[in-house]
Amino acid sequence: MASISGVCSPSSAVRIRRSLPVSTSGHLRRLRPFRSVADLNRSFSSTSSCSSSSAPLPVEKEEDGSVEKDPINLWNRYVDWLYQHKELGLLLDVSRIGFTDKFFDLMEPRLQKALVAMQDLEKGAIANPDEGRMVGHYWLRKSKLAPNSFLRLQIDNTLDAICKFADDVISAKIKPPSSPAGHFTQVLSIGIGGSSLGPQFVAEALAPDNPPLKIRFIDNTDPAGIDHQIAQLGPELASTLVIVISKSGGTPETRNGLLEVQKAFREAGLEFSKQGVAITQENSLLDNTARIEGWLARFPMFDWVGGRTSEMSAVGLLPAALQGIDIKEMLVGASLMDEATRMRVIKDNPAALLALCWYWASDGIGSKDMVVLPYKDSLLLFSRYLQQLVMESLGKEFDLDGNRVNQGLSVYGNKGSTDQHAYIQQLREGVHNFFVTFIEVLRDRPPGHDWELEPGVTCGDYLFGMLQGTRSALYANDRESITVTVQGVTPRSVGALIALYERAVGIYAHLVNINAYHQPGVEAGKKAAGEVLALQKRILTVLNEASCKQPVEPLSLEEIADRCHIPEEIEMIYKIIAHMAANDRALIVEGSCGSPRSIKVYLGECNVDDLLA
Ligand SMILES: O=P(O)(O)OC[C@H]1O[C@](O)(CO)[C@@H](O)[C@@H]1O
Repeated sequence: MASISGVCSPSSAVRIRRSLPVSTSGHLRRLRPFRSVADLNRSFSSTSSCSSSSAPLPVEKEEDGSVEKDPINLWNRYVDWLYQHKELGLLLDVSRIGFTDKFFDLMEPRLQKALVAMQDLEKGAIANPDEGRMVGHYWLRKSKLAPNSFLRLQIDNTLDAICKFADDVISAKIKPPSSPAGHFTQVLSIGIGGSSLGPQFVAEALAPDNPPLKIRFIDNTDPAGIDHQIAQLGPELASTLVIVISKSGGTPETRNGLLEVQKAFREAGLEFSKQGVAITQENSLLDNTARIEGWLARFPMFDWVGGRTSEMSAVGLLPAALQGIDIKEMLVGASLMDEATRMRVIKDNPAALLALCWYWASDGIGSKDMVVLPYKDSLLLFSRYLQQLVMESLGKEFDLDGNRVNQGLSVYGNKGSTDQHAYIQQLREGVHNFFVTFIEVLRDRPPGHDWELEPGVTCGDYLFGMLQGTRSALYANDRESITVTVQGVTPRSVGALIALYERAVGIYAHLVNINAYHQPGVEAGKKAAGEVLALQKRILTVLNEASCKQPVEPLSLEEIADRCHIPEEIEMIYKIIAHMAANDRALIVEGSCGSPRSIKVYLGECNVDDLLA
């Protein structure tokens, strides 16, 4: 196999372009845009003098076959680039990402600028210009970094209050009023997005087999899903601590979950306020509701912490503490990683290395997806957690200068080796639109429990073999990968992983010049959903009028649209009617949903009060 010596290795100062522009099928291979070094430097210096260097650097590489293959060169590259955090026991291997020395040299000044910007952010600069907010999740794990004493006090007091409350609940000093158990046995967490994904990931990763309180999640406005959670609790609803988490305090899905759970409490004859806890911003709708109704406790969510970076705030720490997870260790892990990711020497900064790799692998424009494959069941939800952290942060239409850039980096994955029996086939041989991040956990199971299921081989050896085999097999087919290795899945390593990716996202956002801390695109969907519900109310009024007539007047979709004065909304009207009919809230007397023009509909029950109102 041809050895390509363009990748960064001690022996590879000069890039040799592979002379295989013609594929075996005889078609010309597409080469990625290549410019001379002078061109690249010109392009860089023309942008680097601006406060925000936005133009993506052209990434010089060939479509296929550009990665180092010689085993000794690869080993040198591995050793040369291996990052180690001794105290955390964390390794980062970027050797299977094929960035070149030249690329590194071009990126370094940009990375340095990004690190300065991250430093400013940590000092309290307005890093979210649209919303005029500071971005302070780094202060949560080291309050003395916060820019003023008021914030420091807020952070420390909240942490103390979380620890005390969790201790009191676990020791039954705080108990449910009418449970035969005499203490809380379950947590039901209601929240969505950043107000749920972190707690779910951490619960799956770290909760002990027999936690003091078990946790369940309602993270959607799916009535059947909510019913399922409540049904699973059964009589234990009486000993369930309900934590409602919403930074804004007004997210509809979370509000609906709360209303559904409150209804279940009423029906079970239980007093919700004695078992309800709110985590939200001061004076939000949720905060005011909890205060007025006298809920058991309220914990603050800070304006300067974004939802997707809130795992180390009350959002993540309270549920974790209630499950007996050592939250101080999580904070230590994150804080140690924060220190490491402030390093100015790029090779010594794992977050900068990740950002560099992402940029190389996805051409700085998200041209390839990031497949996250932890080889450990307990890390199953890491990719789901990262999906929001990365995609809500980086997936932006405009850059900070207002240019349309449609940036992003897609993330998916579950776990190995399970995924080897699902989609790895395509990764190895199919469309080449991804790079992989393997998460390797060295400790297979707690000491003293291992055994050999065949001579010399344990179950964990298989998992290890599967990871190494997949990494090699993918690389042999020019599929690049990063490997993050931790000793075990512990509160410290999980805290460190979260902090590592938070910082990598921040640095990468600077490299591509976007605001990582807002989410304007989500607002559009929320607004449109509100409009659908408003339309449904109008339809109901029209249908109600017709249904109260004697005799009842069934209406066609066109008639409804006319009476609502919105003929252009006929398709949405049809969908609303079909949904209502499927739920027995509208009766279709003629035609069927499969042939929309034939439908005549009315309401089974007319509400005269509505008409008089
Ligand atoms: O915590 P909140 O305000 O309920 O928001 C939940 C989620 O909704 C979003 O605002 C938009 O999806 C996320 O950024 C956030 O994590």
